[in-house]
Amino acid sequence: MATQNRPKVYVTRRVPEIGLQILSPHCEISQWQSDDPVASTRITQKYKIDKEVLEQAGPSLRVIGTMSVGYEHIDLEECKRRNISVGFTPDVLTNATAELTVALLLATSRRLKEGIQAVADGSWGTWKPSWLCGSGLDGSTVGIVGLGRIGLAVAKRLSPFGVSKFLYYGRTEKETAKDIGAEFVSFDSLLEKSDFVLGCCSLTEDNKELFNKTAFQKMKKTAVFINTSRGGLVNQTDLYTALSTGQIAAAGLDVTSPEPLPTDNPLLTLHNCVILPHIGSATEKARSAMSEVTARNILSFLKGQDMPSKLI
Ligand SMILES: O=C(O)[C@H](O)CO
Repeated sequence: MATQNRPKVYVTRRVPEIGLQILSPHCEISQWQSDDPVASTRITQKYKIDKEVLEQAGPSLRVIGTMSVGYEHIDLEECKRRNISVGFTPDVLTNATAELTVALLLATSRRLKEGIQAVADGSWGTWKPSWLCGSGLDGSTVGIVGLGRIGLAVAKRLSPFGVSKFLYYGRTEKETAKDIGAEFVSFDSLLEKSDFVLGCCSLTEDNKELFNKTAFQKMKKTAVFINTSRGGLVNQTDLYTALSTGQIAAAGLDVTSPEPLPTDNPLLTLHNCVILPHIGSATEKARSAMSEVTARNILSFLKGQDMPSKLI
């Protein structure tokens, strides 16, 4: 295709090379050469594709490919209104995110943060029978809020640890729950019965701060809460109270609100709260696959074909 007729693709970050290799024979690519979002002088400083950004992009913008499974940063209604298609990257990050969820659960329940700290600060003394005892998964009940792709992948990974029961809650019962023998229960019942409560659902208008004071009060005092979905699911002030007053035993978060979490956030002072910087999908394999799917979404659209993973 002659250079002047080639569609223009603007890549808003540095991304794994594969995506660029797929697009470059067909498109004219320009790229923001940074790992950080595009600066305000160009398109936007916010990690958001909202009305203002779409307005600045103008009517020639036909397709957006987000290199993520989450899409709360995109104003889909505004995209629909402007007849802009949007592709995303489900599936390819499921395994990586499930793995990180398991890592966070083990780190939290087996009190690794305190253990690492004790080794570093010299408070590791003689062997003590009750020191740093956590709760293991063997014989436990695991409650999953949102048994979608990631929730199911987490359960499959946890099963060999000897979990005795999986409970789940969500909008609908899932056929796939049979794969892990999971029982569909009410939210309250899940909170009351689970030793581990995992937030694996996507964030919607209806489930904002679902994990709040009322929810934490219903959990067991020994419960461990994990969230690898979105920070907006949790009322962090209530979580701080629950963790600091012994309402629940521990929490592990890969997502917070806001992100990055300010370094003076009280949650960071707690020994029983492990916080990671939203690295659920951060494996080389997952990020390359996400780059590839994003490029294939865009290219398929440009060729008039169905996108492999289309949102709208
Ligand atoms: O939505 C996603 O893809 C992950 O949470 C990374 O942002």
